[in-house]
Amino acid sequence: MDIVTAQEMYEWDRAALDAAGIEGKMLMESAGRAVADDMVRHIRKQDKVIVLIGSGNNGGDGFVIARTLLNRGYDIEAWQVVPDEKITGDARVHKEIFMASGFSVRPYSSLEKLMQSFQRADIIIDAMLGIGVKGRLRNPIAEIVEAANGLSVFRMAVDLPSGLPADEGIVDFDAFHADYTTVIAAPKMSAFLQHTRPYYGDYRIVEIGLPTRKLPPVNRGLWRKEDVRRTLPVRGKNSHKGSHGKGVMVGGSLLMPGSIAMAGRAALRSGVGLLTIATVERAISSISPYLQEATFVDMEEKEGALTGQATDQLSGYDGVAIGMGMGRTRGAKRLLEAIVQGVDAPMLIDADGLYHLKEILDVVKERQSPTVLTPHPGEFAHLTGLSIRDVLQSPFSCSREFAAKYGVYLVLKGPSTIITSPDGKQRVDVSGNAGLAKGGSGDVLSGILFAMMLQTDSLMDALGNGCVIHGCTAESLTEEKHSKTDLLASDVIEGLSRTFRTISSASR
Ligand SMILES: NC(=O)C1=CN([C@@H]2O[C@H](COP(=O)(O)OP(=O)(O)OC[C@H]3O[C@@H](n4cnc5c(N)ncnc54)[C@H](O)[C@@H]3O)[C@@H](O)[C@H]2O)[C@@H](O)CC1
Ligand SMILES: [K+]
Repeated sequence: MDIVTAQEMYEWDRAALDAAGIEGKMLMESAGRAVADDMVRHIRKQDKVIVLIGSGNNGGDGFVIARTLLNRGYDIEAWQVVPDEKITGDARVHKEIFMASGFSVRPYSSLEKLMQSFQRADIIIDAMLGIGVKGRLRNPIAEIVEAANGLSVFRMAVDLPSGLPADEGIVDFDAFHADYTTVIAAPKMSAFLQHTRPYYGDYRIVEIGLPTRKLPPVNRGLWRKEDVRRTLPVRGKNSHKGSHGKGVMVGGSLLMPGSIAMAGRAALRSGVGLLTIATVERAISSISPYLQEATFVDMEEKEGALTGQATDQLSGYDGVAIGMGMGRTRGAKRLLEAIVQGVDAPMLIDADGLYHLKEILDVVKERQSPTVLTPHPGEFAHLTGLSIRDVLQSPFSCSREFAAKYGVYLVLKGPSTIITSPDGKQRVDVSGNAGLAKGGSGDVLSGILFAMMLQTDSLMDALGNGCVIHGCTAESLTEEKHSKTDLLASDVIEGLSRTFRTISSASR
């Protein structure tokens, strides 16, 4: 499922006409009907529904929606919130069809008049502005939105809430606060940003008849459970432990043995063939009871933390994961640099590894094997020198720029996790819930991602799958036996069994 910017959506619109001859008014009819079909799931026959109609094509959709619902006997009041001369093009065609069908529209004259209708309404449908919004809302839409947001009605938006930008990077806006949005054709970027996501409420995407084979490709898409089912490698009958990757994890310290233990256990539960933990000797006895299936390499230490530059013990592996619990000492940084430079294998770098990485990004750039970085926004801000605010406002472009500059795969974690390849492809995972907002979750995710990396040739599939498996496990645990409050990262590790069982049984 592609995720689009406003411009990409307009390009699709154009392709529908140019490549397939689908005229705008046809597309509007099918969009409006698809939205109405979706919205009726929330509307009862006795509900009083107000449809607010604006000047552009979003308003045009509004005429189709209002007509469709009126034809089906729903109690609909259509309000046109802009002067008649502003209704042009395809929207004008649909206004005429609406009127010729025997329905009438109320012209907006003052907020007081509209408020009288609002007071009696159960549901407000916002078809005032869509992806064509520019700048802050102007009156009368600004005052209508403000009034509607203050009512205790059910608010539904067509395509996206009026006033909300479709793209990233815009923070200066007011917008309709929807409880539910029916998104047309493809989710817009703003459905995945921290500052704009809440305005959508729940949302669903409806298909409107765009010619999918003729649309210009978009390099950005949602990665969901069905994608995992499609791409998760099947364990062959004749496979042996070597077929599933031989990985080494470097990290842990005397006082921080937990993170690498959790990452290691998550990797084992995610099917890695052979796992070695490279850590300080004195931490091994506390980690090993938790990881009976792993082997251990004791590394040079200084005051309980990893140090040195030895990389010879780390050769011969199919992949390296580094950083979990390794600490922020100078010795750890030296070791990281030596490994990043000297070990030629796919590498995942997380946690303290990311902290140290800032000063050696040029070394990362020179690596021949793929490098995967898994920062949360704070770590990413540290790595890039941007503010967390900038990262959150424009995560898609910040990620893309960074991944291209340093030739890395980037997993920018959050409620919407954005995975970016060095060549700019992006996948978004929205699985998971607030139960994961705890220490240890990142370690578990790293372990899963590492195991996935070792079991497929497609790194983007591996990273998408790892994120979705992690998030879906948390979701099913909080549906069944945990709350978001008590869920621990270690519960997620044990919950992986069920996720793998259900995902693989559904794929056969
Ligand atoms: N494939 C597509 O692109 C399709 C688009 N459709 C609909 O068309 C919408 C896009 O249509 P448009 O490009 O006409 O754009 P909009 O319908 O979003 O609105 C453009 C209008 O809003 C006014 N406006 C812009 N910024 C404003 C502000 N800050 N305050 C007040 N008024 C403002 C402009 O004067 C213009 O008349 C989509 O969101 C969707 O609902 C559908 O009809 C079907 C297919
Ligand atoms: K809208």
